[in-house]
Amino acid sequence: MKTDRAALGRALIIANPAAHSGEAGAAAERLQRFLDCSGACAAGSRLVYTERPRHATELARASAGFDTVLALGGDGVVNEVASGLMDLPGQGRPRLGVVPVGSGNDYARTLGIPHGGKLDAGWLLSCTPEPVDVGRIELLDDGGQGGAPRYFVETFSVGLDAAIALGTQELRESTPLTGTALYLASSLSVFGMRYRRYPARVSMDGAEPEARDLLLMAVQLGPTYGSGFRICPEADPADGLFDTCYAAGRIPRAAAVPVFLRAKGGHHTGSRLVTMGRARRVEFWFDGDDYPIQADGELVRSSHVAVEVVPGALTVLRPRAAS
Ligand SMILES: Nc1ncnc2c1ncn2[C@@H]1O[C@H](COP(=O)(O)OP(=O)(O)OP(=O)(O)O)[C@@H](O)[C@H]1O
Repeated sequence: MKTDRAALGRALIIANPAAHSGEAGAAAERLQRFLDCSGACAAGSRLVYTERPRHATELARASAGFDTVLALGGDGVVNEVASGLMDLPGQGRPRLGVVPVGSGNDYARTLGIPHGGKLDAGWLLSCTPEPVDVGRIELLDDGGQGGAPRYFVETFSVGLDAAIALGTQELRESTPLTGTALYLASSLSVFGMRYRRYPARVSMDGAEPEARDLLLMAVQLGPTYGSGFRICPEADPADGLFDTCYAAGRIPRAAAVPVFLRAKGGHHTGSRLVTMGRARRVEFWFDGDDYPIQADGELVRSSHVAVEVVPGALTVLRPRAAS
């Protein structure tokens, strides 16, 4: 179904002014002017800025009555907005529109939305609402997890790759790097100084847990993480399944690095060092409670965690050509 020009209805823009090194604030004002001038929102738009981490979740949780919530920023604010929308009843839950002005923009990639750090919202004038799956995160230990993400829309991973994603947060503050360059710089640091294995037990879809000496394991709704690494190139955000990829065992760094680099183009899947899979639920027991774990680029702390697909839980706006 193609939307008409006014089909965003009553729209709430939730913008993270801190995203993309502070450039997202000005982009949000441009977006609102664009929506008002183009008549994309039949019943007008409202712009609110996040004031702190997790604030976007609170704002989205209070968005009942809006037809569309536009998340402007990076994958972090998209995660927070999606989480807030998931707290609303399914009936009448506003649709999610992603306006990428971040560093990684992996969810925009998955949805086929133009991205690259600069605002490009023309696609909102002719977009299609489509149901997509959401990943629910269940923290099964009692570690006081107040601020951890409870949902993800693109990626959940543990091990070296999560250390890389989380390492970008520090590098953003200390360097001008963005996008792929940012993730490669973080990769160099992790492969150079923090190369190690993360012993765990993993159960897929309720099967007997298997001991795995993980280097990394990714559980994906969409194909990419880390600003375009195609870790699960076949992942479809609307098929009701996670795609998974893991590498485990004594793999020398010299063998792991080329495989990791091949993942940029999704060419690692034939390597004997990686195992691809699909599941609706994955449960992890970790040997430590300090493993690097990320959900859409945000830190999760847990030693026992399960992720489960919630099929078709959100309606997202996609550019017409991408669907
Ligand atoms: N007003 C704010 N001030 C500081 N940090 C904020 C604010 N609002 C949100 N945040 C936090 O900023 C972090 C990064 O946000 P976001 O992901 O939107 O941008 P990005 O890091 O530039 O992009 P990407 O995740 O795609 O690399 C998130 O952890 C979010 O909680």
